[in-house]
Amino acid sequence: MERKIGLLLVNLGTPDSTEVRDVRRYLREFLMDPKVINLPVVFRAMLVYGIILPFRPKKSAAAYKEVWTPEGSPLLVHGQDLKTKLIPQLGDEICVELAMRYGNPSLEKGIESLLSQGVERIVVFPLYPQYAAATTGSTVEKVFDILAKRWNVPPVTIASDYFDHPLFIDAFAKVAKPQIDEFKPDHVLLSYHGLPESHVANTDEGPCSYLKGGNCCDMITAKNRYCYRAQCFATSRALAEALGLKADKHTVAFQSRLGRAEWIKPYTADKVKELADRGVKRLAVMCPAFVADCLETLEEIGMGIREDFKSYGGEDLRLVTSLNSEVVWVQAVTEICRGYFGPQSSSLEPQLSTSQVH
Ligand SMILES: C=CC1=C(C)c2cc3[nH]c(cc4nc(cc5[nH]c(cc1n2)c(C)c5CCC(=O)O)C(CCC(=O)O)=C4C)c(C)c3C=C
Ligand SMILES: [Fe+2]
Ligand SMILES: [Fe+2]
Repeated sequence: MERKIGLLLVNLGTPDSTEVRDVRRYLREFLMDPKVINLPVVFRAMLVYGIILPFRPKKSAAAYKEVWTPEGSPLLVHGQDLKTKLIPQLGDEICVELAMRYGNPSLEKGIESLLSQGVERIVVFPLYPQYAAATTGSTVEKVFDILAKRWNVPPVTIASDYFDHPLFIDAFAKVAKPQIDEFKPDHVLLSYHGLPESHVANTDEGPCSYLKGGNCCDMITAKNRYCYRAQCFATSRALAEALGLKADKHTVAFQSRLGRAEWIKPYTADKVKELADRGVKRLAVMCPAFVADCLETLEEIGMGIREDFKSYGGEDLRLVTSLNSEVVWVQAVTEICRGYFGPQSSSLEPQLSTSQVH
């Protein structure tokens, strides 16, 4: 009997088009998730429906138009390319699907497609290297919700947070190095998607001590296992080592703030100004929370922050493009996932007698 495993690649999601109504629908689903805006439902609804949705979709739709490709949203296109390139690498026994936590292609369809191909278990590969409740946590919750409703619930494995996995670090460094060498920056900024401080205050293990001036995020321990900020610093240390970036030649910061609440610091916008004021003329920006270029890298950093840096006296800012569907990343995903597949049919078959196979 052929024993197939399903590999489900999951990214955050993106609108179906740059039409304001499609952007609104996407933002509504995304921002009404209690793992994204962690307020009681009434307050969340007041914030989302009363303050964000009347204005944000128009602004975001204009930003999406700046980066949209003839094939669609960059986040989706890179995900589809990654899936296409993984299929021959993984072979016939692994069925691969791409799904989005919010919007399309939906998680429901991705899971349905894998099960209809006869997979006996599913490995979920979240396309977010660092753990956050708003990303990996929410994805896992939704996958379990969908599967739990079925009569036959297949085994599921989560290939969770690979923030310091040597294959992820090596792939990012290999993609970034030629771009950095060519640009010859004075300084490299590692800019991660931000998170409201309330999220790092809210982990089961207790609040991140950085909020009270502590050193939680300086190393990974059992106690801060799920601290997103600590994982971002760990990724940065590993990348700095792999790229040979000296301590005074790189900086870590957090971008993509939304609303008036405090988000984890330092903020990318502040650091870019500080670096320009310090005399940095050529700034390379890597975004290692994103394995695919998207609105937040191409528009926010490559356009908005680039213009800001120049207006502060900087000469040029280069967005270091992400892993997308680069060969080294396809190989890294293949190898990381193989660790979760376990023995496959070829090695399992001989252990089963005919009567056991049904
Ligand atoms: C409270 C709001 C948000 C939290 C928390 C948040 C966490 C978070 N997001 C990503 C990755 C991506 N976010 C993207 C877009 C995006 N993010 C937010 C808000 C929060 N994100 C919004 C409102 C948007 C939409 C665009 C906009 O209006 O600014 C994307 C890009 C999607 C695309 O289509 O290109 C990604 C990817 C991470 C990793 C993260 C937590 C660590
Ligand atoms: Fe986001
Ligand atoms: Fe922390």
